[in-house]
Amino acid sequence: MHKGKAYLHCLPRQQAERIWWDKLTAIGYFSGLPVQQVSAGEALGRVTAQCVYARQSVPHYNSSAMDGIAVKAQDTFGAGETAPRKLVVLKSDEPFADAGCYIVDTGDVMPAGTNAVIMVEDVHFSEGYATITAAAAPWQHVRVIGEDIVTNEMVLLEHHVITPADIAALLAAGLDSVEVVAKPKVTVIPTGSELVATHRELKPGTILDVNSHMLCAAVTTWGGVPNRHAIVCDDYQQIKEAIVDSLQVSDMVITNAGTSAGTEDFTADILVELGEVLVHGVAIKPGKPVVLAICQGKPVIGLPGYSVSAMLTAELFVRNVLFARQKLPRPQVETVAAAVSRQVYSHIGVEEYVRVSLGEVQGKTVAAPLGRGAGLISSLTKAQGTLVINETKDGLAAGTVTPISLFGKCSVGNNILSVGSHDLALEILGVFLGRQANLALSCANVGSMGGIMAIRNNEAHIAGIHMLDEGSGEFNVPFVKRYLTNNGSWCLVHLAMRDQGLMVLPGNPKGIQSLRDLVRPDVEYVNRQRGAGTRMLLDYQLRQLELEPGNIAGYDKEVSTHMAVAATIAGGAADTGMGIRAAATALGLDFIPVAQEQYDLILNFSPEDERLALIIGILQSPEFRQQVEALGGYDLSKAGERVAF
Ligand SMILES: Nc1nc2c(c(=O)[nH]1)N[C@H]1C(S)=C(S)[C@@H](COP(=O)(O)OP(=O)(O)OC[C@H]3O[C@@H](n4cnc5c(N)ncnc54)[C@H](O)[C@@H]3O)O[C@H]1N2
Ligand code: MOO
Repeated sequence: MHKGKAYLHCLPRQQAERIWWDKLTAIGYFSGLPVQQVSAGEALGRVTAQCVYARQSVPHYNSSAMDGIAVKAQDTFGAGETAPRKLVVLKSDEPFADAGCYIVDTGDVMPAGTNAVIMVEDVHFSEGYATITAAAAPWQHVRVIGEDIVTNEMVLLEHHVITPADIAALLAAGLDSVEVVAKPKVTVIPTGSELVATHRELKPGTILDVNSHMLCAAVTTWGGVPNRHAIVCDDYQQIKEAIVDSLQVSDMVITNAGTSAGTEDFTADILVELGEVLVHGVAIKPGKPVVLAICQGKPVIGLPGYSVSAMLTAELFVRNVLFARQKLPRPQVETVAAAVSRQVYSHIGVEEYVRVSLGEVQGKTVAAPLGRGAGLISSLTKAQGTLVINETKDGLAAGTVTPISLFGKCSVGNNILSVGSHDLALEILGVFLGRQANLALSCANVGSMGGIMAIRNNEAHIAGIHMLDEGSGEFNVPFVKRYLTNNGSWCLVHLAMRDQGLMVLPGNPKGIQSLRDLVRPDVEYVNRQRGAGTRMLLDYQLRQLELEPGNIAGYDKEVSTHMAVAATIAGGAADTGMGIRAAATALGLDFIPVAQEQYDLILNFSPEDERLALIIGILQSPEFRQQVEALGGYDLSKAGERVAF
């Protein structure tokens, strides 16, 4: 079958782009563009279809450029400090006579017979005379016809992006409307029998169609006019009809999902039937199964179903096509060089796009990689940029300095990077930082130990940690002493005592009472990743109770946040897992307390850094304490106290 064959041969991204671009150019997609007349006042950002010429001169009459008197310059010749000249002040309706003058304001028509203006400050008026003490040069302080723009002069070049000042020039030059390149009409067709349009229809197995909204918004951002088609189920004939209908009314058609190898993935086959498939499969991750085709002389793009894949492939294969179709210049993507905060693996032969959070830590720009799943919309919303691992590499070692393409304007200096154990209190801290100092907090959740390592390598500003030292029974301090040298650039500050316990479904259907129930054969556990404080606490408690981790079903099933544990239980994929009460409360789960633990923050700022005092001030403020304690299971009575250094 066509699809299988083409799909096995993923093209390198550059080659796919070249094929795509060359074909679109060859079919004339970027020339002889449709045009449209728009009123000048509404032409901002539009692109002129052709050169625009003035219908009238600006100004269209000779006018006074100053408040003063209009004179005939020749009458003033010879005037000076020692030879003042008296001119008769004429009424506006009187005809000009030699040695006369008229009082004029800025913008007034120059009265017949006059050819210069003397500013009022240089004139002495008395008894119907204006006395001057300097000669006026012909045409001084007069705006002559066409001084700015002359009839038939070119006002704007073709394919020029219209600015606010251009609108003034158009109107002044007598052009009430202007011919611009039409915005491309783009139909976005969401496909998939599992898709629903509203939350009401959500149930296990149905997915809310978010991508068509996202893609339409992207089309708008890129200057196109989107048209969102209704959801089409996975039916060859129905998808084909939707594409054929959309081609009638659009300059470009985007289908979403159904691009890969599943039994109901029809996009590529339909496009082979309707036109020419140029590319099916590009060696990029995410976004591999993208389909690029030409049908009826128009581009049809099959974007993969996962949101991140869809967005990335739209940026690669839709955005610049839309810009070129409007003669809009490609926006420059800004880049910064940053050190990756941890090792990132990738596959040789595949170009990988990794979303990152950025921050400036102790003078170094750091990129913290976010989750890489193709379905993780939050990795797009939380990221400030993307790093690309090219196809010749199998990854980037921690600390490698690499270019990061920024999403729009991003002030890296305003970002605070928190890398460590996740806690909902950190999100609240982020809100306070935003309100009080316009700072943004980005959290990468890698567990307590990962946080300590990030501080050690100067790759984070904040690390939340909660690690119990088995020997001393003390939290956190032994670990920072063991792994960090105290060079005065960081300190350990207390955030909260918090309840850790077992989360279970409402009503506790499995009757779980304590950690002893975890070794029951009918109980499935979900664990936190190695190095997470919660996992250490569990292991400590298990040893106290002489319980074997190997006897716990699901001990090896790992997720990386409290909320992910809660979500796993709420979704029925596990019966219980350890985490904080706030996560259980957030998802309506029951909570069986097991222990209280100390959650502290390592703050990696030099002592004079204002952000250090700001954060400690927030932690100590009653507003912050109240808001966190309201989550349930927190005691913040000592928040903001220094624990060590
Ligand atoms: N056996 C293989 N399976 C998959 C492969 C492969 O090579 N072999 N490729 C994977 C890759 S990579 C991607 S990317 C996806 C792309 O899949 P499709 O384009 O066929 O899309 P679906 O499978 O229909 O959907 C994927 C996923 O996205 C959700 N989705 C779809 N549309 C929307 C929407 N409008 N809004 C929100 N979410 C949407 C859909 O429900 C699925 O969960 O295939 C892999 N599989
Ligand atoms: O290439 Mo797919 O887009 O990673 O999931």
